Amino acid sequence: MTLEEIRKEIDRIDAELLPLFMKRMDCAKQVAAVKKEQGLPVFNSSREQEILDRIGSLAGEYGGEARLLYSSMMDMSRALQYNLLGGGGELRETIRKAGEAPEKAEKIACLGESGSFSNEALSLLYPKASPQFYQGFGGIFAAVASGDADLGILPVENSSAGSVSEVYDLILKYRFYIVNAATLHVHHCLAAAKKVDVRTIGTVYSHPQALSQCSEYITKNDLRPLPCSNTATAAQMVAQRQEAGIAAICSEHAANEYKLNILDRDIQNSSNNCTRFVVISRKLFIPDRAQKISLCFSLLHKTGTLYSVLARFAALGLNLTKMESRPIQDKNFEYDFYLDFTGNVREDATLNLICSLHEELPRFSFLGNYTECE
Ligand SMILES: C=C(O[C@@H]1C=C(C(=O)O)C=C[C@H]1O)C(=O)O
Repeated sequence: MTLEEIRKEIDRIDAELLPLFMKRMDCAKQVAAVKKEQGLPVFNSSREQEILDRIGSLAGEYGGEARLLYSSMMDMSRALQYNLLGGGGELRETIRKAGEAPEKAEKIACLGESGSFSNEALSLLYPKASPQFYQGFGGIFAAVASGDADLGILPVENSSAGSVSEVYDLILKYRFYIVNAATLHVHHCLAAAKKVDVRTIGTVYSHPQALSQCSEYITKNDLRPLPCSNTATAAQMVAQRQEAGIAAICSEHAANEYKLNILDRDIQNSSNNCTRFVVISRKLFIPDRAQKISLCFSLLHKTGTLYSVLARFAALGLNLTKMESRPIQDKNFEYDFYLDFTGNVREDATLNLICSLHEELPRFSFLGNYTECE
């Protein structure tokens, strides 16, 4: 057969497949009506498994491809049913009832001391709020949990040093809502108590993330990096100790705050050094113009499960902007996935997708839908 003849054959086959696909979707609609009447859930995992196993063995050498094709068709069949039935009732209600923003967020938990990068990000998002400082990420989550703070601000990711794993672990543990986010350009400087030559400095103190973001400068100048709970605390300590040979890596703002001398500026590895911060809350708030969705879930150990979840977002044109997998405590090599997508849950199709995932996936949490200040 010539290429043209084979392609004609493919067109004929597609024309035969399409009405069958449409008939299958019509059946899914009828199933939805029965489920509504009988109060049954949309997702029936054992029925889907039975279909996939049967198709997989009938398809012979194309077993894998056929399973994938049928798995996608069943995703679409379920999506259609969720659109007709609603589903995810409780979550739907929580999202529907969410306010736009906290009326007053006076108490905001923040890492470090005055002058920390978290403090800068907080001032950008809530210029009127006064921060409550904590020395560790755990303290910020605990303050939000106990109600000592209304909100908490946390660095989640840096453009050169990568994700702050400890924060992702805490996000997955506490599962508070994410209600706001901002990206801050981070410029580090080397600051000491006296105006000395950089060559006289032997030890630098800073947060491990900042030390990692300035690793090239540290190596080039043969400095000994020592970790501190945050950059502003490092600046404060260097100011208090007034010792020769020590310096802090911190923001210019923190150096000024603690009256340190700036020995060098912009010492980070990358000139485009950005850190992304998120704001956590016990209560869900969704601004009208929200454009980022965060969620987390785990997956059954089966072929194509992550692919199938991601494909459903792609089908709605929602772009994946971040994915993180973290080990689940006490379970060997099982993972929670954390995902950020573009989108707004007040759009019906997006809400239906979130609600369907809520019903289908183990350990699923909708974490929020918020704006991102860049
Ligand atoms: C159509 C049904 O609903 C869902 C979709 C399925 C399918 O498309 O074949 C199978 C099981 C359910 O998860 C059903 O329950 O039969």
